[in-house]
Amino acid sequence: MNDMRLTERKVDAKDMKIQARKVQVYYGDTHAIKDVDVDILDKTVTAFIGPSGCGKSTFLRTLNRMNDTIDICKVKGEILLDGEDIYDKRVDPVQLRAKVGMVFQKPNPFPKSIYDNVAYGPRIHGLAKNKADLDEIVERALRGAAIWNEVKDRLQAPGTGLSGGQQQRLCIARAVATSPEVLLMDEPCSALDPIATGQVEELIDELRTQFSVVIVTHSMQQAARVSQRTAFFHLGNLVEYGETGDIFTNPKDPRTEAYITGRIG
Ligand SMILES: Nc1ncnc2c1ncn2[C@@H]1O[C@H](COP(=O)(O)OP(=O)(O)OP(=O)(O)O)[C@@H](O)[C@H]1O
Repeated sequence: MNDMRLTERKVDAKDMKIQARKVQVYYGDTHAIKDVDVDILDKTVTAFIGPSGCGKSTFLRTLNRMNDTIDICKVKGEILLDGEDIYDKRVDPVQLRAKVGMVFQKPNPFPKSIYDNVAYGPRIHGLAKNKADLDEIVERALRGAAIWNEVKDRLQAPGTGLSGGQQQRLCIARAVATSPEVLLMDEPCSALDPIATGQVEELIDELRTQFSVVIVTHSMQQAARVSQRTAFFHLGNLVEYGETGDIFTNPKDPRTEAYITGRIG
């Protein structure tokens, strides 16, 4: 399983894409994620909500082994992507992150041209046969991230020269360019104004027709607008997980109810 891209892709809607079992995360002595089990569906937007410090970002980062980059962080339990354990020693984290892409809170384009920002992943993963092929991948990714029309005449201009909302869509294009199967988004709109936020939210809805999207958000309105499934975390525990409509209108756990009604958090 060295090259995870060789794995046949499953695309049936409502397929289980990621299964997490008894996941624990520690930062030194801090037990940040406690025994979390969750099934993430394909072609679905799943929102992680909960008060600050409850472990949303930590758990999100376990899904593409981004926590590997933090020395004191230890992950236990099992996370299966299409049934394969992503923490298996034979899995190459770089290949994994092409399959399970990530977009961060603050847009972080590379100090390169718009074109090179998007071409970077396909180049390092050898996804293009030649220049024409790479041009096509770049265009498709920029179109997929709903930013092509704004940048098509200045592909060689620096990505850092775009507006915040454009930079975030460029970062989404960069993630989409390697044809991910899951896209992780850690508060992707928190640095954006309401118009740019609306554009990214619309985009999320389009992206889920192709793959699974998992989004951490502080905004319950955003979770309600963009997601079909919601997971509520509290003090490192996954308290409640289900259809977004049910979580917001008929929460079963008093902690979920307290959070959504603004009494905690
Ligand atoms: N790199 C780190 N080193 C040590 N402890 C960390 C690290 N990152 C997170 N933590 C701790 O892990 C716990 C969960 O943090 P995390 O950032 O995952 O929560 P969160 O729900 O995403 O919070 P927020 O909504 O404020 O971003 C917190 O107690 C936090 O202090």
